[in-house]
Amino acid sequence: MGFRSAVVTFPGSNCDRDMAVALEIASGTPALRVWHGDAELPERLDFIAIPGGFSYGDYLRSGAMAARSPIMRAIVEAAGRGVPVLGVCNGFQVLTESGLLPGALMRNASQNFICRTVSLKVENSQTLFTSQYDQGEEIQVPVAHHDGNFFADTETLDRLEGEGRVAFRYLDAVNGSQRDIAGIINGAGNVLGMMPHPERAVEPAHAGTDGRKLFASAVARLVDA
Ligand SMILES: NC(=O)CC[C@H](N)C(=O)O
Repeated sequence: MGFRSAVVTFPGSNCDRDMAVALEIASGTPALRVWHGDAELPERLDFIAIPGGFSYGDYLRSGAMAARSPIMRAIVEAAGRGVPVLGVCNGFQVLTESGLLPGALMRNASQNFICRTVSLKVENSQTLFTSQYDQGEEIQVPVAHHDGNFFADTETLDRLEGEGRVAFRYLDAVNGSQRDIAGIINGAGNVLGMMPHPERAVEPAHAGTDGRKLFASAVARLVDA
């Protein structure tokens, strides 16, 4: 049967194909493609990916309009049933805007678009998205965003830290994110949002392949289940 994953495309997505390629490399099965206007997801999905890009031109706020598209109703419902959902960059913004993850992604502290490879620390290797990494492992993954500055109130930040929900942290200052948070998971552990792009670090032609283990973790979980 294989690993049934789906990648969503919104008007303005630009990392959807890269995401589909990364999922196929990790699983050996082509990812299904889903359009923002679809009201329903394919059946029996093992994984849903919300890719990066500039959905709806980043108008209003990055991710705000995508969060209200028909497919997001189905994704919120699937997430509630425990289906793993990954949101990268604009996908992370969509996840906070849709309420699946807490906090907000504000304009970078520098006010500039940042496009470079950054060093991350794997803060929690016990999640379904990070199990193939070592705890505390340092990885190199590219970022490309203007709204990556993670904000949440102190109580929320303390809760995220206390519950092991900070999955990745920047090792150097990147965009002004509070506590250098680069990626977080939801309370149930099946939704991950992160600003860096693991799908841009999966092939030798990329700057590195440190993103591979993220997709491999999700696939391994299914095989082990
Ligand atoms: N690469 C991306 O997904 C960019 C996300 C969003 N458009 C931003 O610039 O913050």
